[in-house]
Amino acid sequence: MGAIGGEELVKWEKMQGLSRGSDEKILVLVRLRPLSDKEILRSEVSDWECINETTILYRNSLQERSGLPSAYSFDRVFRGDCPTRNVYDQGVKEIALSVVSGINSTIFAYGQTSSGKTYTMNGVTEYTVADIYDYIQKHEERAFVLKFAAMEIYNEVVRDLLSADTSPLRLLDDPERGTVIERLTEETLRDWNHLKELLSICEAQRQIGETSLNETSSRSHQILRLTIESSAREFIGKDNSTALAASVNFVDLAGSERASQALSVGQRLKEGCHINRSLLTLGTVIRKLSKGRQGHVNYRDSKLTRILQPSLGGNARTAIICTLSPARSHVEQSRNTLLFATCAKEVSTNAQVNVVMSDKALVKHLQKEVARLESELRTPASFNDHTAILRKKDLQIEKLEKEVRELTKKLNLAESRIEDLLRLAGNGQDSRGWDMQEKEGCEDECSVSESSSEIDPQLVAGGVKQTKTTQYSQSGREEVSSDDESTSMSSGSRYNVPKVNPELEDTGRSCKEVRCPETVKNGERSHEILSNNQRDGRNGLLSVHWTQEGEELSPANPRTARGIENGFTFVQLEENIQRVQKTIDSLVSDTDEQPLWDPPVKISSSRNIRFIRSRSCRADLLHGSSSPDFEKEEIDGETTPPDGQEKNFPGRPERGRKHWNIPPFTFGAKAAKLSRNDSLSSDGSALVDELKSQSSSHLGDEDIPSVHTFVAGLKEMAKQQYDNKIDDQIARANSMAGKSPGRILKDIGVDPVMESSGDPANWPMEFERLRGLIIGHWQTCNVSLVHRTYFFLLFGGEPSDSIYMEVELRRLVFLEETFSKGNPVQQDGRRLTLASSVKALVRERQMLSRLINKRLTSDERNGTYEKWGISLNSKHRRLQLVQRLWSKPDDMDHVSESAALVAKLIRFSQQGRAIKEMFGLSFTPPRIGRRSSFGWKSSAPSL
Ligand SMILES: Nc1ncnc2c1ncn2[C@@H]1O[C@H](COP(=O)(O)OP(=O)(O)OP(=O)(O)O)[C@@H](O)[C@H]1O
Repeated sequence: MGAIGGEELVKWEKMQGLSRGSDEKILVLVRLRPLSDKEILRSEVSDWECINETTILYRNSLQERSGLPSAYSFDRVFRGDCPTRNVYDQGVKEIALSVVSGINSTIFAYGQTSSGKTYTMNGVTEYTVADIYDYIQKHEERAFVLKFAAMEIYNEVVRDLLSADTSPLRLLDDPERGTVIERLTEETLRDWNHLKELLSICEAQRQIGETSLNETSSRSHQILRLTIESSAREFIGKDNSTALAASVNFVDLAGSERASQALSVGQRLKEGCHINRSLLTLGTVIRKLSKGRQGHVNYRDSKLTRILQPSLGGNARTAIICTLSPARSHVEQSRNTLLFATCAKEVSTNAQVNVVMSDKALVKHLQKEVARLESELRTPASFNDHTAILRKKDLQIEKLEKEVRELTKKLNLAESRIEDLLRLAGNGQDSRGWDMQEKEGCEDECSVSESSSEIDPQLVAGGVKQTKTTQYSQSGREEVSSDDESTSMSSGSRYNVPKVNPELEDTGRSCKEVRCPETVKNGERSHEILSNNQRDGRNGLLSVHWTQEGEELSPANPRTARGIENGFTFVQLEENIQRVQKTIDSLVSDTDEQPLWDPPVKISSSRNIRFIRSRSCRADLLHGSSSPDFEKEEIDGETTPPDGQEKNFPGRPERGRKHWNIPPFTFGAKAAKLSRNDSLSSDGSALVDELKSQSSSHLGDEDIPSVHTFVAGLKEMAKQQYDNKIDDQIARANSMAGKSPGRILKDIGVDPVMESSGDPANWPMEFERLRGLIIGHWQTCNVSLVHRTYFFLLFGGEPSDSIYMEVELRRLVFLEETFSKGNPVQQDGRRLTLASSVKALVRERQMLSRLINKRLTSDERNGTYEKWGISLNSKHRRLQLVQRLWSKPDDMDHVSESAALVAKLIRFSQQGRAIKEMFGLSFTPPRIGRRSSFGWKSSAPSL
């Protein structure tokens, strides 16, 4: 049978309709014995008298005057002539017989030597056992098993009274059963006679020594333990059978008198010390317990209290019979006994029904319990709530992501069309000087008004100092012309168009009217642009607007102008996307503080979307990648491309602003296809399309940021760096030349690129140095391996790489410094720490490991493992491999191979300069003195 306890027991009790025991005070009885023959012979007088059933009185008049109490009250007191039967029946019977109900009980006999403890306990034990057998006989519906064990504690050694082996028994601590006595014999009783036999063995075994007070004095503490298990016969052998099991202890303590009083010497003195140690501890425990259960109770200080711990304030009903000698000569001991009894009656115990289950029942019960706990674990209330919240947020995220996708699609489409239209209209011209204002009103078709350009003499003389604007009506008729008067537009249907740079302008040409009928096919629009001069590459000043399905679209320079599509301006579209993205981010960050690189599906898609937009690109480029300046300012105004010619360009940020809100490098816009074969945007479109398809497949696949995302972010940061340099140099040059701050950079002729790249002859060495530093910082800052790969493969040492190297290094130094101080880096409202970057890197490696199977054939995989020194027989080869990637920053061969492998896994085809050109990553070589020679190439329309 297995025992159950604690909460299980309580539950079982409830199931069975049993109640847990409540606190109950120890029953304390006092029994006087009659004067013994010896005492009578000594003419001893009896000073004690039981004046009623509960009070015992000391009658000696001399003692009364001493101030000591004369009356003591207990649960029951028994006169000297009271037979043990009465003591049993009227005192301890109820408690002793609790055992048949599954409740532990203990009957103590406490008192000085020769006070009648053994005399009393023998009777009580006999009557109890008799009653138990009587009970068994009367309850045939239950099957009982009686087991008997007996031990004595002599000189603090526990001995088995039913065994001839006198070696000490060890006390063991069992978590469920408490203190157990190792190897203690437990006899199953056959019948009453069997018990009598065993009792006689105990009596014979018990250490008896002769003292001056008691010729048959018990020198040890004796504990007889009768254990009764009972179960209903009808359930025996069945799976659900349970049993009650309890023990009753009959404890005959050794004499409580002091050793000196027993006139002990030698062996007896030693016994006395041990006896007193056990009794002293018992007294201490009782005293402590009588004051409540606060604080430590020193049960473990003696064997006696350890074994009887459950009976002293624990799971047992307890009765103490204090035996007194009535003789005046023993009054001191009698008072001590009464003092002990007084304390004992304040002690409470908490007995409960002890249930044991058959092994089968226990297994069944435990299985049920396990199932219940498992189901709680699966669906605890709080977990349910959390899951519901997550599910709700997932739905929200999905919805918002869809919204972002739609908005982005619209924006990209509009941008690409505008750009294509502008290119077509102004083929061969730099359109960066265009500033078209938002057009109001609707048109059913795209029209480019015939217009004429007017050249400002100043432009011819010294570049663009001022822009001259000409306003055009839809009919193409020039209505107003004024210097830099964008505000002079009188009607919503007009655009202000600044005059273009004469170096790029084919002066004096006029634009013929261009009509752009638009058709909608299968949800995708295509348009033809009919222009007389489109093949001439001539650029005129033009006014373009079109509508789709009755809604106005407006061409615009994607960086500066506003367009309208489906009721949204481009700015509104941008804002909408950012708003939705913010919401997604907040949803994601609410539930998951994962860094930007983490790949879970739900989050990945939102991250992918973020890559599309410029600011996010910059932020996502690396973990916490931006410069400190970037984090400090939010710019939301008009933007100006840094072509070096537009000091007074409308929308130019004021000096001191560190960066602009640059519209994104949008792949869709860049790669937009026109129906014309000779469209500028068709140049290199195969490569772009390939990359685009690679990107999109990545996004849906493993959350790999596309190379264009990477580039967009990089360019933004580079541009910021570039702008800062320009501002600094303007300030320096102005100060050196004593010119007014109002003068423009072009007047000064400073080329910022030269400063960043230094002496071109030294550049190869400088490049190696910078690259080494960058690779080292990547390692320290746990930078994404994909980022490292893109960067490493894209920037191979051309002079035009200098600005990117510088930007990257600056960013990494900042990141490393911040991390080293234990500070987080804020980006996109997220907190990036060194720890989160480590986690992100781990996840990225896991993502790459998954790609190994997808992207490499079996042969390739095996070849790669061998190349990277991974045994083909070893386990977790993929993880081993990704763990090694980019792990040796000082080994350039390793770095190159890492980059090549990562590139293969993410399907990034390195196409060298072609890619850089396509993405506008190249600066033109710096030529000092030529104002138009520096800056971003025209292949970088986003900048
Ligand atoms: N209530 C009683 N009526 C008659 N005789 C008694 C009574 N109590 C004790 N006696 C007798 O007193 C003597 C001592 O009793 P007992 O041996 O039970 O004392 P004890 O307290 O167990 O002593 P010890 O601690 O030394 O073992 C015995 O001879 C016993 O028969």
